[in-house]
Amino acid sequence: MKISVKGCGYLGAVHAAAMATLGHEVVGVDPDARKIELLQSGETPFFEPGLDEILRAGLASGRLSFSTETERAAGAQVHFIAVGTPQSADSGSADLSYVRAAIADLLPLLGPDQLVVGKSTVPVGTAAELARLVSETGARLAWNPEFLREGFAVQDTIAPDRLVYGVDRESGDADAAVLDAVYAEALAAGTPRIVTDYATAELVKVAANSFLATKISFINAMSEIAETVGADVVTLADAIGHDERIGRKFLGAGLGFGGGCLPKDIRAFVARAEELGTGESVAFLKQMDEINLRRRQRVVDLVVGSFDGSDLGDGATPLAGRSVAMLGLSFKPNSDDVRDSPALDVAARLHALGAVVSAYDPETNRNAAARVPDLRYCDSVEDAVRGAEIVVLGTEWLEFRELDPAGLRTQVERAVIVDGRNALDPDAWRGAGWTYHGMGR
Ligand SMILES: NC(=O)C1=CN([C@@H]2O[C@H](COP(=O)(O)OP(=O)(O)OC[C@H]3O[C@@H](n4cnc5c(N)ncnc54)[C@H](O)[C@@H]3O)[C@@H](O)[C@H]2O)C=CC1
Ligand SMILES: O=C(O)[C@H]1O[C@H](OP(=O)(O)OP(=O)(O)OC[C@H]2O[C@@H](n3ccc(=O)[nH]c3=O)[C@H](O)[C@@H]2O)[C@H](O)[C@@H](O)[C@@H]1O
Repeated sequence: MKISVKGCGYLGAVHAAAMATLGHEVVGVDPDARKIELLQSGETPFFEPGLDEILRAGLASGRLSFSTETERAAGAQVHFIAVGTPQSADSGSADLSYVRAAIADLLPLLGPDQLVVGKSTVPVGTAAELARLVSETGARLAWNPEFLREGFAVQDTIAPDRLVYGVDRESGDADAAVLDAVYAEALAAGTPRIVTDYATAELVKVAANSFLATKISFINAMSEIAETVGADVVTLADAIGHDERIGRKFLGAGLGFGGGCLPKDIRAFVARAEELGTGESVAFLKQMDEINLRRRQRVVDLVVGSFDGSDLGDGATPLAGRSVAMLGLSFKPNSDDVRDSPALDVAARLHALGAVVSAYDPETNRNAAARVPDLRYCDSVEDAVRGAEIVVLGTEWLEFRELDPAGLRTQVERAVIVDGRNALDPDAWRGAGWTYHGMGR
C-alpha cells in the first residue's frame, strides 16, 4: 500500500520506517530540511535503538523515502498525521496549530478512496472537527492513537500491544478494513484491535498516559511519606506490586516523569476537561503533576542539605562554587530526548543555585546543551565526577547502574551520591564508603 507520514519526529520517523518494514511504499514528509536530509541519507536525527537498521533497510529496498514537499504524498491511500502537539506557550492546553497546518497542507491532494489517519495525541473533539474538513475532499478520517515508548519505539510500532481505531460512524467498517490492511502483520500475530468512535479513541490515548502518570505519582507520594517515617518505598513497591491487580510496572519511585508526552498530555487533558465543563473529573491530575514536580526539588534539597550549613553560600546561591557531577540528562534511559527532562531540570536548578555542574549523558549532551548551555558537559563518567563534592544520578542508563562504587570513590572529592532513580544498590555503595541518598528510602 502507498502510505505518507506527515511529521518525521520521534513518532513519525519510526512510523514511516516501520511501515516500510511491513512492506508498504512510504514517503515521510517534514518541513525540517535537516531532518529530511539526514533520514534520506540513512542517518537517524535522534537516538532510538533499532531505528537505524530499519531506516537503512527501508531506503535500500526503494520502498522508503523522505521529502520536505507535501506534494510527494499525492496518490497515497493512507496519510498518517504524526506532527507535534506540544503544550501551548501560555496555558496547559495542547497547541493544535501543527495538526491543523498538516491537514491544510494535505487537503489539496486528497480525494475519494484516501484515508487520513491521525496518530498525534489530541484533545477529545479534535478528530470530529478535522473530519468535516477532510470529508469535503471526498477523503475520510480515522484516529489511530500511538502508544509507543521511546527507547522501544521500533518494536512497539511493529508489534504493538493493541491497536485502536477511532472511525466515522458512516464509513467506519471500510476505514477499519483499510487500517487492517496496513497492520495486517500485527493483526495476524494476534494484536488486539479495538474499533470505536473518534471521541473514545482520543480519550483512550490520554487516559492511558494519565493512568501511567498517576501510577508514578502515586508511588512518589508514598516516597514522601516513607521519607517522613524512615520507611523504604522500593520494598513497599515490591510488596504491593506482587498483587497482580496492582502490578510492579511503573512503580519506580524517583525523580518522576518527564518527556515530550506524559507531562503535557495530563495538562492538556485537564485543560480540555475544563473547557468541556468536566474539569472536576480530572482535577486529581493537577495533584499528580504537583507531586511529580516536587520530586525534582527534593533532589535539589538533598544536594543542598548534604553540605554543612556553616559553609553554605548566601541564600540565593547556597551552592556557590560547589562541584556537582550530574550523571544522566535525558528524561529516561535509551533516549536522547530532553523535553521536560527531570534530570536536566535538576541540573539547571543546581546551576542556578551556584553549583558548577559537570554533566555526562551517553547520548544526550548535545540536546541538553542546546537547552541549558551553562553546564560543563563531559565525555565520560570519569570526567564528570573528577573532584566532585556530590554525585547526582538523574537518568538510570545501564552504564550508571553498573558503576563500581569503590573505583569511583577514588575520583571524587567527597563520596556523597543522590540516586535520583533508585537505580543503585544502597548497601554496595555504603559498603564502599559512600554516603548514599535514595528517593523514599
Ligand atoms: N514521542 C513519542 O514517544 C510519542 C509521541 N506521540 C505523539 O505524537 C505526536 C508527535 O510527537 P513527536 O514525534 O514526539 O514530536 P516531534 O516534535 O519529535 O516531531 C514532530 C515533527 O512534526 C514536524 N512538523 C511540524 N509541522 C509539520 C507539517 N505541517 N507537516 C509535516 N511535518 C510537520 C516537525 O518538523 C517535527 O519533525 C505528538 O502528538 C505526541 O504526543 C504519541 C506517542 C508516542
Ligand atoms: O504518549 C507518549 O508519547 C508515550 O508516553 C509514554 O512513553 P515515554 O514518554 O516514551 O516514556 P515512559 O517509559 O512512559 O516514561 C515516562 C517517564 O516516566 C518516568 N518513569 C517511568 C516509570 C516509572 O516507574 N517511574 C518513572 O519515573 C520515566 O523516567 C520517564 O521520565 C508512554 O509510556 C507511552 O505508552 C506513550 O505512547
